[in-house]
Amino acid sequence: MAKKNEPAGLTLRLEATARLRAILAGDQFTPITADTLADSRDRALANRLVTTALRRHGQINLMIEELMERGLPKRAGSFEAVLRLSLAQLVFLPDLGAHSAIHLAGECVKRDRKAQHLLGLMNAVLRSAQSNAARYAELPEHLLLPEHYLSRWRDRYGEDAVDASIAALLDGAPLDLTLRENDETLVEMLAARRLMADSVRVVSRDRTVADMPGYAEGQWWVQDVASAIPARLMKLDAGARVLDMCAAPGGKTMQLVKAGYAVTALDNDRVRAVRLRQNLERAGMSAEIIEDDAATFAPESLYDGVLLDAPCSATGTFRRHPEVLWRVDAGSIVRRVATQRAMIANAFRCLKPGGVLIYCTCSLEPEEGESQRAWMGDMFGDLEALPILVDEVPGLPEAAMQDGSIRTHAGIAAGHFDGGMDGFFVTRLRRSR
Ligand SMILES: C[S@@+](CC[C@H](N)C(=O)[O-])C[C@H]1O[C@@H](n2cnc3c(N)ncnc32)[C@H](O)[C@@H]1O
Repeated sequence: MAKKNEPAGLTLRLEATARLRAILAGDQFTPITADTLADSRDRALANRLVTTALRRHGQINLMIEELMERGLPKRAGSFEAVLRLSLAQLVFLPDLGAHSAIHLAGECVKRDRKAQHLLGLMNAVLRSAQSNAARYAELPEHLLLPEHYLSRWRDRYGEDAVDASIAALLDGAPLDLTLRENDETLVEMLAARRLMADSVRVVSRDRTVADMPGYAEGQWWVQDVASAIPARLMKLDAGARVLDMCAAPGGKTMQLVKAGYAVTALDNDRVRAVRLRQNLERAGMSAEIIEDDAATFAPESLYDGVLLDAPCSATGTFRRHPEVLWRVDAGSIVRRVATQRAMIANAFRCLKPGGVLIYCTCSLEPEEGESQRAWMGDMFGDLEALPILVDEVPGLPEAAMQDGSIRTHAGIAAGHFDGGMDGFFVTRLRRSR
């Protein structure tokens, strides 16, 4: 609710500012929910502002460079977040009105003790942006991807894939669900259509996820169609013991339980492990949950299968989390690769001879996918490839690679499923002795 005498639209802008500021400081994007902004129209607008600022981050960077010769002021509280939201509105959301962008930016800045001395600067920068808005609206789209991703994705996946990635970034991700049971009536009630196996895509939505039919009863969970591929490839007998090594929030754990395995779900993040437990409870499913480090966990007895959905740069999720594009530097990829290798080595230690390992990452970076597969081949003499067959990923023949792994990216996603899918790498191996 707006406070008395407060300008209309200020509350939602202050919330949007707080959210964007936290993301710029390192938080993951999550939409503003009804707990924060009860009014659904305010909430939709606040989320529209934040997502536009995140998707257009690269173009807004160029505007800031041009408009502020001396760069962004240091230790200036919410100044940068207010500026980015206001530029997003002025240039890319003209239906919301330029006047409100400039006026409410000033009101936000006035309420922040660390930024209020910069009110004049904010006004001047936004007025200048307003007079350049038509030109800024036509800035080249390649600015939407950082230069290093642009060139490496172009080299790796081709020009069409880069174009498709940019389009996917601007469009955002549709809502995909994995069904607990095959229930045609539920699919109709959800206004969803089938994609692959038990993955469906919600075609039109007029309410929040928690208010959709079947959510409270745990009849489905949110999971991108690409993210749902790895767990399906385990293909063990019902009752097999399976370790889900980096399990939270549990999308793949629930798939493994659904497949009839006795599942141990491991994660080292307490808060995320709580979410995993809640998600399992909602679905009426049970698994053993262990909080431990995937690189060192030593089980009492070995597993028939291990699924390792390793922590990664998450660049494959850029449609939902545009911030990942601007966060990962080369150094952090090197660190992640080392962490992933420690986890892979332990995954092999946790497997029985004859056991199956599925390794996957929601990354578009070959260092975290294809190169890790090659490294496994060099490092471990006791593994054999279990190639993923084209039939195991129906409708996605281009995703199947020569070495039996699967690679999805925006380039091949564009022609499928009308709305694309996350970027993923998946490989499957067996411990031979
Ligand atoms: C890509 S997410 C997993 C998503 C999950 N598999 C799903 O489908 O819902 C990676 C997970 O790895 C966990 N993680 C990161 N480092 C870890 C470690 N050293 N040991 C165990 N889990 C770890 C994170 O907490 C995070 O939940």
